[in-house]
Amino acid sequence: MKLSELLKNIKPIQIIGDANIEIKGVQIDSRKVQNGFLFIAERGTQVDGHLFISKAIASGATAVLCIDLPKQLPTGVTFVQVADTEDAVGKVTTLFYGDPSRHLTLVGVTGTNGKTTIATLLYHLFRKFGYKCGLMSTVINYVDDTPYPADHTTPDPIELNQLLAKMVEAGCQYAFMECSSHAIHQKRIGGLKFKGALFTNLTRDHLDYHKTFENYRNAKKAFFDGLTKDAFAITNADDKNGMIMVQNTKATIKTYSINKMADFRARILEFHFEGMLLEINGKEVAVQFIGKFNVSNLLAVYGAAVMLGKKPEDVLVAMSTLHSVRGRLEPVHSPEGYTAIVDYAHTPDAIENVLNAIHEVLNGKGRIITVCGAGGNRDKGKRPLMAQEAVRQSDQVIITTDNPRFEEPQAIINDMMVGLNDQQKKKVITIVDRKEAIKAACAMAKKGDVVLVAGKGHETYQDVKGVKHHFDDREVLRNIFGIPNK
Ligand SMILES: CC(=O)N[C@H]1[C@@H](OP(=O)(O)OP(=O)(O)OC[C@H]2O[C@@H](n3ccc(=O)[nH]c3=O)[C@H](O)[C@@H]2O)O[C@H](CO)[C@@H](O)[C@@H]1O[C@H](C)C(=O)N[C@@H](C)C(=O)N[C@H](CCC(=O)O)C(=O)O
Ligand SMILES: Nc1ncnc2c1ncn2[C@@H]1O[C@H](COP(=O)(O)OP(=O)(O)OP(=O)(O)O)[C@@H](O)[C@H]1O
Ligand SMILES: N[C@H](CCC[C@H](N)C(=O)O)C(=O)O
Ligand SMILES: [Mg+2]
Repeated sequence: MKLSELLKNIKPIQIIGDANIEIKGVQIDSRKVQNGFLFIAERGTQVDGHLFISKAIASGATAVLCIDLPKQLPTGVTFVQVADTEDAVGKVTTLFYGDPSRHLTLVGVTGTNGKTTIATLLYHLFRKFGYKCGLMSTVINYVDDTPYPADHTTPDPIELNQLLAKMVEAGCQYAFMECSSHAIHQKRIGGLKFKGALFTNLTRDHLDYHKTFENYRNAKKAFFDGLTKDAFAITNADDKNGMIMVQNTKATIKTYSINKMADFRARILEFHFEGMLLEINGKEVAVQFIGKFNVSNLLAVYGAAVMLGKKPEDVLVAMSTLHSVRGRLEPVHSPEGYTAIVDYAHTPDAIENVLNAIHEVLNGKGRIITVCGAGGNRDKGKRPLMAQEAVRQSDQVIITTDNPRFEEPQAIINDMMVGLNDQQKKKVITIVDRKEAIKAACAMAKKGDVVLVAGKGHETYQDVKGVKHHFDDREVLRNIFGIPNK
């Protein structure tokens, strides 16, 4: 594709060299540049991509898009100077990949918790309706039924557009994706056309990156600000930031709620460990999920499906056949008659919600033993709050390790313990080794109890100093219970 065509949605300050050259690939990472590529220099959080311009050229880049021009401009390379490469990267990359989001119906989900659940359920729902679909999620990406591993909640702009292009090529009509606050802030989703955007909720997370809650909220809001008039925005009226999200959007606004008047409303009629009986917009439906927060997630799914033109009755029938997403309130039953639940709760709010969900079902019968830790090199402020939440709603807590990354596991545990007074500490023991912690929790559990193993969900690793060692909470539990691994 010609360089000039790739630039049609941006306004360069200047172009030095031939804009009619043929571009064979686009890269933001000099290490992946090949002959005939356009290299885009991004100012990252760790290093400045401008430092790698000469490397990219040595690897064959014939065009460079950057903010600052190098002092010496090598001949035979076209330089495109822009005010902001982050703003340009998505807009340029998506054109290189054939503008895939305009050839399918793309729906994005943002918010602190619930993104993976909602995006995954929409993918399964629309497959049940007989469509080919794509999914981009924290757990896994799918192009129709072909899985592609996911490193991020939202891939970088290159991988993201590559995946979307593959979806178009495979004949997918719908794509559902998670939009993390990092991705929105870094404009990884720049240039994409969304038919719909969903908001789940906003509670504290990632303040290491965004610094203030307001910045974090504004990053999420930017997603809705960028929607076009023909799109829909579905927001959670039960969340105090729900209406703020859609304050400045041009899209058609719809709301969902368990408590208030809204376009999509639910009442909980019954709940058991196997599922709940709900009333959604006046119609009864039995679902295979537990937890009030999953009612919100299902309402978002229902609302999106209806806004995408599906008949409400058909959506409810299909919804009743959906089941829990990997590592999200996933039960593993012990032969002794207690239940272990693996859940990805890794924020104070998610821990609160998941424990609420378990209490709703236990209804005062049976104790809760919680195993949890906090990730290294992530928001430190959430650590004491996570411990407090776990202690408040559990009978016993075992604080352990969860991806220490480049921090000392014991230091992270200490940060969590700071949140507790002497009385609360009586309920807590700390065991650095996560497998031992899970074993200890199981040894304490009796028939009717619940062991909640929180924080890692679907993850199959323990990230220690940049090395991912195999570790799977579900596998550890099945081994303890002597039941075969799936
Ligand atoms: C903090 C953060 O979000 N960083 C992301 C960001 O990288 P960065 O801007 O820090 O990159 P950098 O390392 O400073 O490098 C700057 C530029 O120089 C380039 N470079 C670098 C080295 C070199 O030799 N040559 C070269 O060209 C890099 O490719 C990059 O373009 O942009 C990259 C490309 O999109 C991401 O891969 C990277 O994710 C890192 C690995 C990460 O851990 N991100 C996490 C925090 C994240 O994004 N998480 C959210 C989910 C969170 C949630 O919702 O729970 C996600 O979407 O997954
Ligand atoms: N609507 C919700 N409200 C509050 N908590 C939720 C909700 N949905 C799920 N959770 C809790 O949050 C955890 C993470 O859920 P999920 O993976 O769907 O969220 P996510 O937004 O994709 O998270 P991430 O930012 O890590 O990608 C779940 O394991 C559950 O404990
Ligand atoms: N997407 C989140 C996941 C956290 C999961 C938890 N297991 C941890 O490692 O902190 C993050 O990268 O912050
Ligand atoms: Mg996710």
